[in-house]
Amino acid sequence: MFKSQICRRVVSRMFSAKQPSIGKFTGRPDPKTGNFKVSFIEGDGIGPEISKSVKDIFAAAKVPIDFESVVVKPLLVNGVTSIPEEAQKSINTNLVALKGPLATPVGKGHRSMNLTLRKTFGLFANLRPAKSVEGFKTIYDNVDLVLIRENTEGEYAGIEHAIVPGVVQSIKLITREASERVIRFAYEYARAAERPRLIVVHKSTIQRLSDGLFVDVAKELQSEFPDIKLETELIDNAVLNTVSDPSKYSDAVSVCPNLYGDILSDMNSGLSAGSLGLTPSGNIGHKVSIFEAVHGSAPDIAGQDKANPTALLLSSVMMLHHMGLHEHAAQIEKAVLTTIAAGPECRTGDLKGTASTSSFTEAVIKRL
Ligand SMILES: NC(=O)C1=CN([C@@H]2O[C@H](COP(=O)(O)OP(=O)(O)OC[C@H]3O[C@@H](n4cnc5c(N)ncnc54)[C@H](O)[C@@H]3O)[C@@H](O)[C@H]2O)C=CC1
Ligand SMILES: O=C(O)CCC(=O)C(=O)O
Repeated sequence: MFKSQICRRVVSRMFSAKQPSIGKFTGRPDPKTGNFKVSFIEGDGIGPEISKSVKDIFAAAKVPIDFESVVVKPLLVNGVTSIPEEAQKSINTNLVALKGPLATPVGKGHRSMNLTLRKTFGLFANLRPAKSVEGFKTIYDNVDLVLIRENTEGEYAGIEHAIVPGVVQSIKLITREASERVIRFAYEYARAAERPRLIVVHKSTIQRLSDGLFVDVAKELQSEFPDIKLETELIDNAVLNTVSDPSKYSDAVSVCPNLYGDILSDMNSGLSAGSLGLTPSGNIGHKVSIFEAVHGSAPDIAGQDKANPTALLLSSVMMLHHMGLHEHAAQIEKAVLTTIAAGPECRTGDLKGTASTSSFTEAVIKRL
C-alpha cells in the first residue's frame, strides 16, 4: 500500500516533451527495419556495466532503436588528438549518440576524448538538469535546477604553454560566435521548458573582457526573447545562493562559460541527489547531439557491479525526447524513478542502498 502510494507520487516527470527549436533531431528511422540507429560509445571504467543496463532496459521496453557500437580510442593525427574515422562516420550518419564516460590521463598523453568529441561535432551547448528524485531524501526537497554550459571553448580550449620553466600561461578563449549560439540555445530552452528567467553566471568584475563579452551577448539577444527575463549573477554569488536555497532557481535556466558550468553542475548534482550517479546531460549541436552522464569513469568501483546506471539511463531518456520518442522516454523514466523510490534494497550504494548494477536493472525492467 505504502509502496504503491510512493510509486504514484514519483511519476511526476523530470523531463518535458517540449524541445527547443535549436539543435532539433533530423534523423529518420531505417526504412527496412522501422528502427532508428543510434551510435553507442560504451566508454571506460564503469562504462560497459552501465551501458549494458541501458541496452537491457531498451530491449525489454522494445524501444525502436538499434544501437551501433562505436569505439572512441584516442588517435593522434599530426600530433592532434582525433576521433577514429569509423566513429565519426557512424555519428555523422546517425546524428545522435549515447555515450559512457571516457577517462582522461592526468597532465600527459592524449587530450580529453570527451572534449575532442564536443569539438569535432560542434556540440556547443551542454544541457545539465539536476532534479530531486522523489522517495530518496537529501538535504533539500524539490531541487529543480537547469544549467547550460558553453561546451567548446573557455579554459577548455586547451591553449596552454610554458613561457619559461616555472611560468605557465593558460588562455581562456571566449568568442562572440560560440557565446551567441549557446546563449540563444539557452533562451530557446527556457522558453520550451516554460521557465521565465535566464540567468547568465559570470565573473566579469575580474574577467572583464572575456566574461564581459559573454554577458554583453546575452543582453544583445534579449530583444529576440521578450517573454524571458534576463538576469546576471556573479559565479561566487550563484554558488552561495544555490547551496543556501536551490528553490530560488526552480523557475530559471542558468547559462555560463565552460569551466564555471563544469563545477556548478557537479554541485547541482550533489544538491539534488547527493550523488553523481543520477545526473544526466545532453551535448547539443546544430547537426549532431550526444547524450552522456555528468559523471566520469569511476575507476574506484569499475568492474564490481556497483555503479548506478541511472545517470546514463536518464541521459537516454533525454535522448528519446530529443528524437521524438516521448512515450518510450516516459515509460523508462517512470520505471527508473519508481525503482529508486521503492526502498534501499532497490538502490545502489551511492544512494545508500544495497542493490548491484544488475539487480537495479532487473528491478527497473520489472516496472516497465
Ligand atoms: N564526460 C566524461 O566522460 C567524464 C570523464 N571524466 C573522467 O573520468 C575519470 C574519473 O574521474 P573522477 O574525477 O574520479 O570522477 P568520477 O565522476 O568518475 O567519480 C567521482 C566519484 O563519484 C562516484 N561515481 C561516479 N559515477 C558513479 C555512478 N554512476 N555510480 C556510483 N558512483 C559513481 C565515483 O565512484 C567517485 O567516487 C577521469 O579520467 C576523468 O577525466 C570525468 C568527468 C566526466
Ligand atoms: O574529459 C574529461 O576528462 C572531463 C570532462 C568533464 O569534466 C565533463 O564532462 O564535465
